[in-house]
Amino acid sequence: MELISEHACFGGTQGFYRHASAEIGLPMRFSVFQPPQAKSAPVPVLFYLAGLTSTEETFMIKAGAQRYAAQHGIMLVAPDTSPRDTGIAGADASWDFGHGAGFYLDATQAPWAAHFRMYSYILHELRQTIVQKFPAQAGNIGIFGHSMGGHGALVLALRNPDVFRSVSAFAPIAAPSHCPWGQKAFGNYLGADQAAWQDYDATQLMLNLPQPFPQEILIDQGLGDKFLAEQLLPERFEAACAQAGQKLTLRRHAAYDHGYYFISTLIEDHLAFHQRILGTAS
Ligand SMILES: N[C@@H](CCC(=O)N[C@@H](CSC=O)C(=O)NCC(=O)O)C(=O)O
Repeated sequence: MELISEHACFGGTQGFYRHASAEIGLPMRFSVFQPPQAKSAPVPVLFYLAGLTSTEETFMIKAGAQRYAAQHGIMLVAPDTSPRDTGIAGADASWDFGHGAGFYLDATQAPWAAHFRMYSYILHELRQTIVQKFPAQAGNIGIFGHSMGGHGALVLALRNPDVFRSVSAFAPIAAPSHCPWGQKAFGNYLGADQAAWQDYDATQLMLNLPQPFPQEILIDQGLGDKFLAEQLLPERFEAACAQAGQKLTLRRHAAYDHGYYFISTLIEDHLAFHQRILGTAS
């Protein structure tokens, strides 16, 4: 693991890293905020998955999360949003697919399947790296994210409730099988057979869960978000939660758009939400 840069921040340390990923088959970058409490004992960990066009830097620079993570003693981890420099033809052709748009799944279709394995990368390799190389509480991990990453957080948590104890999202792409971004990504990464999409669609997963996620789920959505009606579809996830008996708090906020001004307005709430769960013994 190579340290790219390190910065003192709210009494802790903001770091940016690169490592050779066996899962992805290429170098991957990620960022970690270590709160001051991590200097004396292992701390809970909160993964953040960013949205389309973002990198491992976006959240750490724009969300203002470190102030609250330092107060609560929570480590923040943000991976990049896809493999980079894959050499795959078309991977840079559009901003909503390919590089910067890995959708946190394991692709099954050529040519994407060789490198686009963000689901396994985060669940296994990056999590192990964090637990082994940082003062992290291995059994006390939460996850949240924004848009494509809010959806990725929901999928990772719903499929792995034994790994992720808490989950929340800002403006997630809540039902990707039913929106253009999701259909483009799933069709190319997973193939035309929509049966293969079910395990990566949070709304469908919710309907198929043997039992609800053990904790309440928090989602915040701006009503001035230009992507809301066509791409995000939170009402579908809300209906699925109601049908499945899943406790969900979905808050709709007048005027807020899809960007980081919205996220930075509500980031304090999300850190407090995760602290309430991660602050109790598992
Ligand atoms: N280029 C696009 C806008 C792309 C965009 O809004 N990306 C969002 C995530 S969208 C869903 O995953 C984002 O978080 N961008 C990073 C940022 O710093 O804001 C367009 O032309 O509309």
